[in-house]
Amino acid sequence: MDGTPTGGGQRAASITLDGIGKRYPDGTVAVDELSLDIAAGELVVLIGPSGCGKSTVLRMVNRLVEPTAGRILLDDSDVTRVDPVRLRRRIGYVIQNVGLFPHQTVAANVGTVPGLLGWTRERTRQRVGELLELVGLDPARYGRRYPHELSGGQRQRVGVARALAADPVVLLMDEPFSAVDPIARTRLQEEFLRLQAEVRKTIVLVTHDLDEAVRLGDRIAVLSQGGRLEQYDTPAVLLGAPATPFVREFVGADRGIRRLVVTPVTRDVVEPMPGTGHQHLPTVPLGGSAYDALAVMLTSAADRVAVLDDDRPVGVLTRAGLLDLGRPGG
Ligand SMILES: Nc1ncnc2c1ncn2[C@@H]1O[C@H](COP(=O)(O)OP(=O)(O)OP(=O)(O)O)[C@@H](O)[C@H]1O
Repeated sequence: MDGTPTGGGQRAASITLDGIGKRYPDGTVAVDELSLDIAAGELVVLIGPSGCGKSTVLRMVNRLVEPTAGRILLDDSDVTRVDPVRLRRRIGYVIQNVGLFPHQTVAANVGTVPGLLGWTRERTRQRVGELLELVGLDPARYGRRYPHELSGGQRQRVGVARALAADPVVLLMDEPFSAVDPIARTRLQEEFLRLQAEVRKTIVLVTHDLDEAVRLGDRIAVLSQGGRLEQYDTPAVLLGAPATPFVREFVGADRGIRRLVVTPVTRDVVEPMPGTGHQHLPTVPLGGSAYDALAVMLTSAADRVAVLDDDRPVGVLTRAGLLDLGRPGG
């Protein structure tokens, strides 16, 4: 959202976790010592078994939980030296079930932080309209509704709009899509990726869902108990080359299939077009995912598909070629 008149166009900030730890007063060590660099504009997913410290890490960034060790930097500034209330206005926070104010309209919910920041009514109104449109909700239709008059997926979108309202430099998301059904979830994830391409925030997202992590993450951090970092890599590397036995087990035996989701069909993997007989082959686009190509092969019971660049055939992808793409370490 660069330079929008109402948003202010703040750029995204990098996040540095430098040996952070959290020991709760009862002695529980939720996070022992974690270091992680997140580039400005990057979407990083934290994943790991229940209780490994994911939410604690997230909540240390906006100081809902105070770290007991280490430093957290947004760009170069140490978050522990900033007033927590002001800090939280620069950081969007989206949680499961959203936490919208039930007695306020959608527009009032989205305008909460701009209101706190003292924006004029007109600037807030304009901003709320832009944000609702950005998340795919018609402001005229939905702005005056109350949260209980929305579907779960719509509420989640309002939560995202609210988190983006003051143009934060960082967005923290704790299981943001887990309360909606799988079909709505997939659609929300796709929309969210389009939104992120537009706003390019630095996002840290916690999930239990490996497919969600693979679909959304630029990089994925796999944590084990005590916030121990097992691996921090792109989805393709994580699935193709798990760094530890823990990660191997965590990503599961079907990681080959999952890997196809993040493997594009490129010119390297297609074979030359046969002279004849390809006219009736099912087609897939160059650059599309290998997973989609597999789906096309399965639904059309074909052992090969033609690969098209725009409308021009560039070669064929065979079933054997596709299986090679999904092979771990391949
Ligand atoms: N306020 C607290 N006091 C004491 N221990 C806590 C507190 N909050 C969390 N913990 C403990 O810290 C550990 C990490 O919790 P956290 O919520 O960060 O894990 P998580 O990975 O997000 O879990 P889940 O996936 O189940 O949400 C757990 O053992 C939890 O019981």
